[in-house]
Amino acid sequence: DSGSAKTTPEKDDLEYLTPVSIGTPPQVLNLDFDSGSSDLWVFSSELPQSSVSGQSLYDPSKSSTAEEVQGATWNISYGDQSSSNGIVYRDVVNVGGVEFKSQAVEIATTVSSQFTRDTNNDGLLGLAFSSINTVQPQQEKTFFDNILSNLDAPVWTADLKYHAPGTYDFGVIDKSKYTGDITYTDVDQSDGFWMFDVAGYGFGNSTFKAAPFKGIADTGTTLAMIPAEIAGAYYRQVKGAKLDSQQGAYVFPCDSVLPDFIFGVGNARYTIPGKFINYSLLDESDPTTCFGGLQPDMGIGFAILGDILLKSTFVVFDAGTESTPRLGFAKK
Ligand SMILES: O=C(CCCl)NNC1=[NH+]CCN1
Repeated sequence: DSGSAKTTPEKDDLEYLTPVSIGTPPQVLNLDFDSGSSDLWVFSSELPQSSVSGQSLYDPSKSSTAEEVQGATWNISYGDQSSSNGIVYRDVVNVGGVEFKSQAVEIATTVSSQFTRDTNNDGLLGLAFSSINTVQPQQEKTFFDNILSNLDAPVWTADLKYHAPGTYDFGVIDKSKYTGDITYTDVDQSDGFWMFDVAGYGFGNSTFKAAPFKGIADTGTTLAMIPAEIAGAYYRQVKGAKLDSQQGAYVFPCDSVLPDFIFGVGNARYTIPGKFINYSLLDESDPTTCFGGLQPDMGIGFAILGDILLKSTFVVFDAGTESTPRLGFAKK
């Protein structure tokens, strides 16, 4: 098997939403594919109406193939402090033509306000390692883990774009989506994430610094949260930039010309264009102050390399066969 699904950015590339078919007849929901978590959960008919504001709802009672997983519950919280919880069904799930007949579909009975306010996001599809799936008492597998043995190649790929639709592919590495070679680097899956070593960094008129740091490839996080000293050095190159203590984030004049940010993987070097780092207005009511796409990580011990970084490359999430999992990066 192999398949391909179009993924479409919300405003400011806040997140990328991908249609997923669930149940019989198919109910199509737009989900946030998240390599930083491992639960597939959806807005559902079981939610109180006060928690729903336009999202599509999965209704297991309308699916002839839905089966409740008796006694199973789930409860998740994310790096941005959003959260959700509920109960568990199994049903047919189809992503870009790749189908698994008994995927754990975690239906929400509670969602935090960030999810209620996010009107086009109908739930998340976790693509981190199944070791951090939150279903109890019996942990469930991710969609990728479930389809892995049927895929032509043990991979999924992310081709996210700046302010434009991209694709998530399963089971195939599409050569038309990148240029040059793919540089692979080993993944440490012990925390359940796609964690790897960033070889170093550079920006503006400074030379590349071979100062490695650990990070996770996280399609579910909007920005790139990097070591605080690197973020500080980057924004010292931006006239008028300051650390907004209230936000704990760097802001700058919207007409700033931001330097490109270079990151290293092995011997390869990739460029995040400065344009991507001029992420958005801080506040719709103030057109002069803008918010940075590079921000300091919260000292959690690793960087969170989210969409700001990922969208500048073509990324291969490779489960490996005998070998350990690995990440591949290519220019595009
Ligand atoms: O939770 C994280 C960070 C893990 Cl360290 N990423 N995934 C995600 N999904 C929704 C918001 N963020």
